[in-house]
Amino acid sequence: MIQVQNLRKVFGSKVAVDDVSFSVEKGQVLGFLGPNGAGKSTSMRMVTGYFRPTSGNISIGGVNMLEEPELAKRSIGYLPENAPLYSDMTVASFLGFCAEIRGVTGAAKSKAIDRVLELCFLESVRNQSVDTLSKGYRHRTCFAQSIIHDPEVLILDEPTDGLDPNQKHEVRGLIKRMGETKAIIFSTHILEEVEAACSRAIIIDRGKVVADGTPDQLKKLVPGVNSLDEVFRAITRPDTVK
Ligand SMILES: Nc1ncnc2c1ncn2[C@@H]1O[C@H](COP(=O)(O)OP(=O)(O)OP(=O)(O)O)[C@@H](O)[C@H]1O
Repeated sequence: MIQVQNLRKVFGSKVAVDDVSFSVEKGQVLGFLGPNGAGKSTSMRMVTGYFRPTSGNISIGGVNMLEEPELAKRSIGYLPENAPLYSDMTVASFLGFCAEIRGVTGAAKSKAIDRVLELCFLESVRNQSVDTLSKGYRHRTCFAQSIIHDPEVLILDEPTDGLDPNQKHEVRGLIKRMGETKAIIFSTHILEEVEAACSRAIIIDRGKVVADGTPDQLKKLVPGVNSLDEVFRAITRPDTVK
C-alpha cells in the first residue's frame, strides 16, 4: 500500500533524510522511531506529499505521489505534528468542514462525523467550541479529522504526544484496531508504544534507517540487551552528539 524507495531530502547543506526505503501493507502498523532531529517528520511529510523529496520515489496504493499527488493524497489521512484547528468552530462543525474538503457531503458527512466522534471518544464535546477544549480533546479532534474520510493509509506524527496515560492507552488501542484494515505509519518517542501497537518498526538515526524489524526482532539486535529502550540507546546517537 505504501512503497518508499531511496528517499532523500536535503535542506541547504543538511541531509535530513538519506536513502530511506520501506513498505507498509494493509493490516500493518509501522512504528517510526529515532532521536530528535533524526528525520522522522521530514520522511512523513514526503510520504504525505507535503514535501517534495530531493530524490527517491513514493507510491500510495499503486499511485505515484510525485506524478499524481492529488490522486495519491486521496487515500491518505495525516495527523501532523502541531496540527492546526479552527478554534471558533464546534468540534462537529470542524469535522464537517474537514469532511467536505475531502469530498464527503450530505448524509455521508453526518455519518462520518458520528463515526469519528464515537471512535475518538469525542461525543461529549460534540457541540463545544474547539478553543474551549482541553489539550487531550483538542488532540483527539485533530486525530478525528485525519480519519474523517476513512482513508486506507494513515500517517500519524506523534499521535499520543501530550496525552494523559488513559488517553494514550485509548489512542494506542484505536491505532491497533484501525491497523487491522489500514496501512499505518506512526512516529513516537515512547518505545512501549511500539510493542503495544506496531507490527513492525524502523529506527532512523541522522536520516538513515539503522534498524527494521518486528518489535521482537529489534529487541534481539544487540547482544546482551533485552529491551527496546536499551537497543535504541545502543544504535542511535543523541542529536547533541556530533
Ligand atoms: N524546513 C526545513 N528547513 C531546514 N531544515 C529542516 C526543515 N525541516 C527539518 N529540517 C531539519 O531536518 C532534520 C530532521 O528534522 P525532522 O523534523 O524530520 O526530525 P524528527 O526526527 O521528526 O525530530 P523530532 O523527534 O524532534 O520531531 C533536522 O535537523 C531539522 O532541523
